[in-house]
Amino acid sequence: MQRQSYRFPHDKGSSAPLRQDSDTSDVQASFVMKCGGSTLAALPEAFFADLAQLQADGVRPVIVHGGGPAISDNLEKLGIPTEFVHGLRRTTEEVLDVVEMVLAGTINKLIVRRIQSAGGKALGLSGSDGSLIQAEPVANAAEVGLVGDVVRVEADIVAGVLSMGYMPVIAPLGVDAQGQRYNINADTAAGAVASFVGARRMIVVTDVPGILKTVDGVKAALPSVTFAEIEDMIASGEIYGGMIPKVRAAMKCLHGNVEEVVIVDGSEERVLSRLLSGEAIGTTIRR
Ligand SMILES: Nc1ncnc2c1ncn2[C@@H]1O[C@H](COP(=O)(O)OP(=O)(O)O)[C@@H](O)[C@H]1O
Ligand SMILES: CC(=O)N[C@@H](CCC(=O)OP(=O)(O)O)C(=O)O
Repeated sequence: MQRQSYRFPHDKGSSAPLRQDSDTSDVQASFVMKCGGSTLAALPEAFFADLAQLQADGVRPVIVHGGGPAISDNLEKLGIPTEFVHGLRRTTEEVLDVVEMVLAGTINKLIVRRIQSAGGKALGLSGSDGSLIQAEPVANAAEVGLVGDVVRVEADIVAGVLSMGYMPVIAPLGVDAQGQRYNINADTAAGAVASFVGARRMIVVTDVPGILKTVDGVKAALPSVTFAEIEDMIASGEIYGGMIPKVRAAMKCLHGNVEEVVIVDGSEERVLSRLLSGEAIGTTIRR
């Protein structure tokens, strides 16, 4: 069971306001989209054209991205050993140097440029900027090192960027009050951003067309899954590896304003606009 380390601004009894009174208070993220490292290189121009068109039509997406494979490639090139413990990269200060360089640098700027090339307006941020993602060590820090859980996301910053007409593109790094930086799993970070900005929907863009299950010998994406089915599929090994942090982040963020999480394949044609126009694509998880 994951720790519930952040409180949900929209839950009853929460003392944390979504954002302070400000002239951005009416600016609401339309959805939070997590783009996985598994799929980033393969995302076609058409994906970014679709995203830019949505923005031009007044939709306000917020992007949180991964980059696990690129981090591993760079660590390997530098001869720095790397390993995952329960899906989290064991992270030292030396590893963090590379994580920060790749996520906040190479990958973040690549996504910003691709959105801009498609005619959109994007602004890259890491979780350290403006203390956007405030973190604390994960419960198993003794095993995994400088990996963070999200305590709070500065929703005002996201609203401010949206109010300027830019799409925030967020790298999943965190920082604490002492200035210590943390490596945060991108699915975890995206779920926390969705909770704190009060988006109705989180879209998880990955390299598979949803949560796959073999039924009567046929492997296909489930149109929807309940929390109980997810737990059963994790226990049986039908959900494993990189799908585990996605479903865990989904179940954790489905509180307050977040009503649904959809897992989709980014290479599917016009996947975002089709989803937004109500088409059933991928796997949907609801409360
Ligand atoms: N039941 C499942 N359905 C679909 N994919 C699954 C399932 N269980 C595990 N996976 C794995 O999860 C992977 C997606 O996670 P990951 O590679 O971490 O992607 P990303 O980089 O997008 O976060 C899939 O490519 C697949 O190998
Ligand atoms: C703590 C931890 O494991 N952090 C991840 C952050 C990147 C990530 O999550 O990227 P994907 O979405 O592409 O997997 C890592 O170091 O790989």
